[in-house]
Amino acid sequence: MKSIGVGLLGLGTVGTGVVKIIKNHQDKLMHQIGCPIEVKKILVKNVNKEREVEIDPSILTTNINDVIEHPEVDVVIEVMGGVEETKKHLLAALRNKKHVVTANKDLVAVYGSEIHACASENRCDFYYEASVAGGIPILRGLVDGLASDKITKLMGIVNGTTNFILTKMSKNGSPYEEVLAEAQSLGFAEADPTSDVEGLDAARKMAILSTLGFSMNIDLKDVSVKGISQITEEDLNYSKRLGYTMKLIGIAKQDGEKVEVSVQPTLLPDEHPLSAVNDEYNAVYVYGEAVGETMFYGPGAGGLPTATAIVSDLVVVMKNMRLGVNGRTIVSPQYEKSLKENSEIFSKYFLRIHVKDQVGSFAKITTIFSERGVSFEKILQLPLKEKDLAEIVVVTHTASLKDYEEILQQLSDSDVVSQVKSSYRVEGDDVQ
Ligand SMILES: NC(=O)C1=CN([C@@H]2O[C@H](COP(=O)(O)OP(=O)(O)OC[C@H]3O[C@@H](n4cnc5c(N)ncnc54)[C@H](OP(=O)(O)O)[C@@H]3O)[C@@H](O)[C@H]2O)C=CC1
Ligand SMILES: N[C@@H](CC=O)C(=O)O
Repeated sequence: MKSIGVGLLGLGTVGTGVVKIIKNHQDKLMHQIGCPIEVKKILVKNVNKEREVEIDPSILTTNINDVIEHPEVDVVIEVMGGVEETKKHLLAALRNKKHVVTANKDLVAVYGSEIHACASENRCDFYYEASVAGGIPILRGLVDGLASDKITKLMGIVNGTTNFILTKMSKNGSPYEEVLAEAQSLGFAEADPTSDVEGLDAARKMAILSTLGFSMNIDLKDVSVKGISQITEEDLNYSKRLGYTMKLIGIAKQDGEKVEVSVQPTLLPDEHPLSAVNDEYNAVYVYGEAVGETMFYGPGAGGLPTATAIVSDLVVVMKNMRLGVNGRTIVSPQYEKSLKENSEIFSKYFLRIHVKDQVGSFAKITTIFSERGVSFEKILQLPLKEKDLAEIVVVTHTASLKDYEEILQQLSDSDVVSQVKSSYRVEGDDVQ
């Protein structure tokens, strides 16, 4: 029986998982597709490196053409990372009539439509389920499962590394640097973890999710991004004291024709289901006009969970091959993109403000908010060790981003404010 040939680009955390799943689930896979799967060639940087899976050393190569021009490779699985060079390799593979499966959100968020077009021209498949939320089948859930609905909001935790860090910092009081190193050693973090901690990885995933969810081309530059590297122990303690859990949350909302997409540290009420999503787990709420609220939950990073999504894409490619229907994977954006202005984006906010401990300070602060019609939902006033300063911690009622940014500016300019120590979005006590 002829086997299906796979060429792998990369044999790190995820590539190793792919090899393991193909080997360990061969029976189930055979049953699904009717023939065996064989890994024919694997591109790596260093062929002499010790590997976590048993592999015939002769299939390792450092020459990309050994994989993408291999006559017995039907499907190229890209799990090496990188953008420009990797894009060239994948376009070359597609032109050689190899189907492509990837976990590379950096690439898909920027060049997804170009690669789709090339795949379609060459009647090849291009799938990337693993690029968003690791082992959770969220893209297929959106594109197929909710195909009949109009998606109005996507909200969730889409980065495993930062969720792991925030969980360990707030539950165990572990220092940021230590838990980041742990996330790296567990294989959750990107090669350069700056993309995780500064929110870029999550932004790429939100660009992919909202492009598919709203059927419009959402570019990475349309996503407003703030990461977790500035979050302090005090921020986490105050959040807890006020009944909130801090998470890095991606939100994409569509109101009428207009959309907003952002990733930022966000305070959620402790009882909100996303507050209970811990460690490297991810969860995404999808709101549809007809279906209402759905939630997708599971491991968002790690070798085997991510490899599950990849090998499931591989199964779809092979089923398409059997039916002779490859190359239909273009999800062409249907609608023109129209982004909201800051005056159309609404949220509640948490702020820690250090003020001069003198008569009239508090009144001046409240005036800055009230002049823009923004009132407080919660407030704490505490003395600080520095005798002449006090700390005010507030959670506002809903305000527009425009008003909020003006308030921040006015607070910074105020003669009674020593420093705005931190400021975060608050979400989740309303639906939609
Ligand atoms: N780790 C995770 O949890 C997840 C990762 N992803 C994505 O999957 C991809 C892979 O991630 P991960 O497995 O963690 O990465 P690793 O760093 O663990 O592995 C990368 C692999 O690619 C090989 N490689 C890298 N650059 C080159 C190059 N220029 N030429 C040849 N080989 C190269 C490396 O070779 P060598 O072994 O010789 O060094 C290594 O085998 C990335 O796009 C990542 O964003 C997506 C979801 C989850
Ligand atoms: N670095 C990413 C890996 C999966 O996409 C994450 O932590 O989520």
